[in-house]
Amino acid sequence: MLQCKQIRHTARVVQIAVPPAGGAYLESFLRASSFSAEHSVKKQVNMALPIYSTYDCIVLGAGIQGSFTAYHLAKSGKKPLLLEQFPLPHTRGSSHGQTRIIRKAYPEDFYTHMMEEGYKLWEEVEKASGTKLYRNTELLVLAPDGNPVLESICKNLEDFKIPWERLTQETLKQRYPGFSIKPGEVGCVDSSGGVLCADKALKAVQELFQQMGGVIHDGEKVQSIEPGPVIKVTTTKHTYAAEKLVITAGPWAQKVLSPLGLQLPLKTLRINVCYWKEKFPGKSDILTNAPLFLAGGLNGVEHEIYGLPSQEYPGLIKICLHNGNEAEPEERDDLAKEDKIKDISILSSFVSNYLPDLNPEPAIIERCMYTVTPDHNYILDHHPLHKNIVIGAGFSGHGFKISPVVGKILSELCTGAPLTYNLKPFQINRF
Ligand SMILES: Cc1cc2nc3c(=O)[nH]c(=O)nc-3n(C[C@H](O)[C@H](O)[C@H](O)COP(=O)(O)OP(=O)(O)OC[C@H]3O[C@@H](n4cnc5c(N)ncnc54)[C@H](O)[C@@H]3O)c2cc1C
Ligand SMILES: O=C(O)[C@@H]1CCCCN1
Repeated sequence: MLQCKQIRHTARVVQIAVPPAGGAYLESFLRASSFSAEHSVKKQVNMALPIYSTYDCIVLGAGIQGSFTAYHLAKSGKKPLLLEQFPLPHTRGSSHGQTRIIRKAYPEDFYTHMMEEGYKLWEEVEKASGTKLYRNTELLVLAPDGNPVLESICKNLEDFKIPWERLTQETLKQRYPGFSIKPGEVGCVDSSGGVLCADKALKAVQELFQQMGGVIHDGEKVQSIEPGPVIKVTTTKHTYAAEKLVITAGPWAQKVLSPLGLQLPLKTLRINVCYWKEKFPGKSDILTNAPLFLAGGLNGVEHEIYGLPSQEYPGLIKICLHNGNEAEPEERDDLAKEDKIKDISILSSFVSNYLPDLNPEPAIIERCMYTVTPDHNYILDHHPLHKNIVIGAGFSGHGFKISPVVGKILSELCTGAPLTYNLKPFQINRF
């Protein structure tokens, strides 16, 4: 028979459920927690084992999605526990690095709609943390004239009354002379586009969450989840209990979900993040005039390519393929693995062709992981069998900018609060 005890420790209530048998586990827990009630508790429970610390809700994974979920849960008065397998900060998942694109230019109207609140929430985090996280640079979307994706983006910007501009080939050439635009290629400029300071953002959200009373345990890998009205989560260090669990495990999502009987059509891709240097340093103005851009369907370029103005490495511009080769996160840096998509040579030929003032060999290559769904839309839903488990997954290489809204949605799904958004595009039953 389990007994249930409550010990008041500063402002937090910790519940421990204990079987009558004795053990050393309780003793070390009591020592580590330095409870003032230590002695009497020891006597009452007679050195019992094991102990489950109980939280309102547990969030598994402290990337940007889990961190924003925990932030919104804390804002709504809950006391969540955020669990992370690696010591923070870390570079093994999808949320590390200094920069991410933020934009309202999307071909799907639901993302443009979410970004209206997204910008407000980023501003809220900037103000509360006193950290500048957003740099407004404008975003150039480059495509062949009449490209359906480009046309949907222009329509959304117009419908949502977001200041934007259509650029002809001539205007493009005047405004961005370092960009070798080809005949028939046009552009659209999203005035809201810019760069988010990703690492700083993650740190700021995690700090704000803790200031609101939230708890982060890093360096603790979740090893098993026992579903039920009270979910038991066992990590490499401890066992926790909560009525609700949110799983935001990034590229590890499928590994965490399989033992819970759920197979999702997720692919994990390793992405080469490439930085490019001026061919003759100081001889061109490419470092100052290359825009933040997204390019799709260009002459002889099969893939979408994007670029960010110089920021993290002075003198270097980040230009990457919006695609990569399948790999587990643990084999991300296995250089012996052969790549089917020759991403670096595709990028080299794009750079030679479109940005001739840059050296067509990357100066620095870093790695990051995408977790993609077949339609590239996110998964934001309850577990189909265990309704008190909520899943945020498959952010498909475009989840950072919307993470403040994703966190709000996941926290609404977790607490049962009225939903702010129509979640049909994100439901699991679409697969
Ligand atoms: C190169 C690159 C460029 C990108 N560019 C953009 C961009 O310009 N704009 C944009 O909006 N988005 C962009 N994205 C996408 C965006 O960064 C991701 O969508 C987002 O970071 C996903 O966050 P996440 O929290 O889901 O995943 P992650 O950051 O991977 O977080 C998941 C966390 O769960 C933890 N975890 C997993 N399993 C366990 C376990 N068993 N126990 C405990 N912890 C566990 C992991 O360690 C990890 O910290 C880009 C991504 C990459 C890789
Ligand atoms: O989310 C974004 O805006 C970008 C688009 C290009 C690929 C990387 N992510």
